[in-house]
Amino acid sequence: MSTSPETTIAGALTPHHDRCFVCGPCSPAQVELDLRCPGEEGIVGDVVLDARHQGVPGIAHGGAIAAVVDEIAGSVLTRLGVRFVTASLTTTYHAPVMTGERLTCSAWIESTVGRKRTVVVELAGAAGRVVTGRALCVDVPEEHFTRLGLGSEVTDLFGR
Ligand SMILES: CCCCCCCCCCCC(=O)SCCNC(=O)CCNC(=O)[C@H](O)C(C)(C)COP(=O)(O)OP(=O)(O)OC[C@H]1O[C@@H](n2cnc3c(N)ncnc32)[C@H](O)[C@@H]1OP(=O)(O)O
Repeated sequence: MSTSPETTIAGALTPHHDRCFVCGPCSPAQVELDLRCPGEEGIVGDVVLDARHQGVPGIAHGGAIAAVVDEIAGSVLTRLGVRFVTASLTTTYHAPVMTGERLTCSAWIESTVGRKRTVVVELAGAAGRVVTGRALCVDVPEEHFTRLGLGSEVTDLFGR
C-alpha cells in the first residue's frame, strides 16, 4: 500500500509532488506554504506570495491567489485520500494581498452531495480577511486519469 506523501509527517502537509506548479520545490513559482492538519478534517496554515506572484506591482496577482486557493482546497481532500478534480472555483477578493505579506489560511469541507464536495478556503492578513474561495470538487474514478494515458504517478498521489 502506498502512503500519501501528505500524511507522512505528524500534522504537516508536504508537497504533492516536486513539479506541482504551486507547492513543488522544482517550480520556479513555488509558493511558501506551511499547511497543517489540526484534526480529522480541514487544514490551517500560513501562506506568503512574493514578487514572482505579483500582478499590480507590490500586489499579488488574482490568478496566483486563485491557484493557491485551488491548492489548499485540494490539500483538504488529498489528505483524506479523495480522488477528485476541481470542476469550479470562485475566489472573492475582499482586500489586496501585498507581496511578502504573511497570511493565515483555514480550509474545510462545507458540503458533500453525491460526488460533489464544496471546500471553503479563507485567507487572512494582519488586518483581517482578504480572500474567500470556494472550490467545487468532483470525485473521479481512477479511469479519469488512466484514459488520459496517466498512470500510478498520478493515481498514487491521492493516497488510499
Ligand atoms: C495529489 C495529486 C495532486 C493533487 C493536487 C491537489 C492540489 C491542486 C488541486 C488542483 C485540482 C485541479 O486543478 S484539477 C484540474 C482542473 N480541473 C479539471 O481538469 C476538471 C475538468 N472537468 C472534468 O474532468 C469533468 O467536467 C468533471 C470530472 C468535473 C465532471 O465530469 P463527469 O465525471 O462526467 O461528471 P458530471 O456528471 O458531468 O458531473 C458530476 C456532478 O458535478 C456537477 N458539475 C460538474 N461540473 C460542474 C461545474 N463546473 N459547476 C457545477 N457543477 C458541476 C454536475 O452537475 C453533476 O452534478 P449532479 O448531477 O450529480 O448533481
